[in-house]
Amino acid sequence: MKHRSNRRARPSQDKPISSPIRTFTIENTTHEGHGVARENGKVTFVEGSLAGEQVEARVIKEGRQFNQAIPLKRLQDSPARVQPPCPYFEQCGGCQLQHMAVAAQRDLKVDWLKGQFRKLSLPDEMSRLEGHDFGYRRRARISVFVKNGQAQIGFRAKSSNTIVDIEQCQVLAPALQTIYPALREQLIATPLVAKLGHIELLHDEQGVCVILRQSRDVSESDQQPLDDWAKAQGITLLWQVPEQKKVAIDAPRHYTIDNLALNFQPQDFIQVNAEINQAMVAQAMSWLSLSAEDVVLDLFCGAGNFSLPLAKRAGRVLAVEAIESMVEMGQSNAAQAQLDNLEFLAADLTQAPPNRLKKAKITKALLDPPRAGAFEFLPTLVRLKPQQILYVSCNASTLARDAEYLVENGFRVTKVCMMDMFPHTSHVEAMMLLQK
Ligand SMILES: C[S@@+](CC[C@H](N)C(=O)[O-])C[C@H]1O[C@@H](n2cnc3c(N)ncnc32)[C@H](O)[C@@H]1O
Ligand code: SF4
Repeated sequence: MKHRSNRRARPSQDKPISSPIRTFTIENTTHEGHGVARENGKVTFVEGSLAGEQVEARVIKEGRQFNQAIPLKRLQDSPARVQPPCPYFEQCGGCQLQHMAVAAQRDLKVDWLKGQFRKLSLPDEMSRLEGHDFGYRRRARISVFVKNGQAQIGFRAKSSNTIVDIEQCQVLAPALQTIYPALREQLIATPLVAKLGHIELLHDEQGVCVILRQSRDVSESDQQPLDDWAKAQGITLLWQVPEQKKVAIDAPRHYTIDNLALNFQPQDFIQVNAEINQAMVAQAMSWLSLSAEDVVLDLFCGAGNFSLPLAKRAGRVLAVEAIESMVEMGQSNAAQAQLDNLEFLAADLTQAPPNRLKKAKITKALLDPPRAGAFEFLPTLVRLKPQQILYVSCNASTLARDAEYLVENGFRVTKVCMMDMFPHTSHVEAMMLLQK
């Protein structure tokens, strides 16, 4: 899974040591699900421990600023502790928080976001978007590794680059949970598994699509049995050859958003959690309270996930995206929805903006940048003088930085929402509304 950050806080200048067992009282939980204990002002991170717990642990690394310890015995459990539902949780790097009740995970995410936004003046309430905590992933990337003829198919391990062999994954969408074990069995039974780098799984309104990423060429005759199997299962199987950057299919995939069909190529960005995506787009539309008077800029627009719903409500929408093929897909999505007030523009928003963008007359803006945020574009955005900016973020630290800049330039934060797009993981998404 792509978005994972390091799971464990790592002291700088780590010094591996062997220390005696000590008792720690855990004061806080990091958003990655580790305990924070303090002794004489120095922090020790205790792996997998939760606030309120008492644990016997051994310090395994000492750093100048903090230590790292592994728990050996829990003397007292946190009320938030639960038995992790997935049997792979201890090893698999895909999830970090399954040892916490999901309600406690969400409280932790809200508190963590508040910490990230501590330099901003926030409204009293931080709202939340929450959905099903399992079966939510409509897309996943699964690694394949073959050693001494033994195939390992699964996700990267928590503390190393090795692959944890996984027979089932409960965060996958139900249709993917059905197909994955059967696919895995087929792959393990064939020598071509040694020529695969990874598998991509996708579930949308056309059903299941599987992309097999080849690390070496596979002959068509070797592909045939798997093609036949996929056909019998009613799934789309695509082969991505080693030199191919992305597969492209004639009839694109699609999902529905705001009662509109959104087409996309199978490896283009789509929001992973379909349920939260629906709620997120609906909330964005409601927060922006659009009318026919509005001219909206939709930055980092992809194939139009927000742009089409915006164009249904606003007078005009200008949607901007770096990847040309996604811009073309956005245009064709707008044409299919008969939205002639929606224009797509190809531009790299980290570079000097084109005149069309610099001179746009807008009333509102929506941004949904990648993890790096949108800092380079902010001076232009401020000059365009939108009354409202709605920022959707997958990285709270770049959102905090960008919002601080906007606040310094005349905006104030009026709404904030924690969106639990990836339950059981440390990943937190946020939506923020800024008002001129
Ligand atoms: C988080 S996705 C959001 C896409 C879309 N808003 C959605 O909800 O599906 C970020 C989008 O920004 C695009 N992008 C990344 N870097 C960019 C840049 N420098 N300039 C413009 N677009 C960029 C990506 O291709 C991707 O489509
Ligand atoms: S639910 Fe899936 S991603 Fe999460 S720990 Fe289990 S196997 Fe890994």
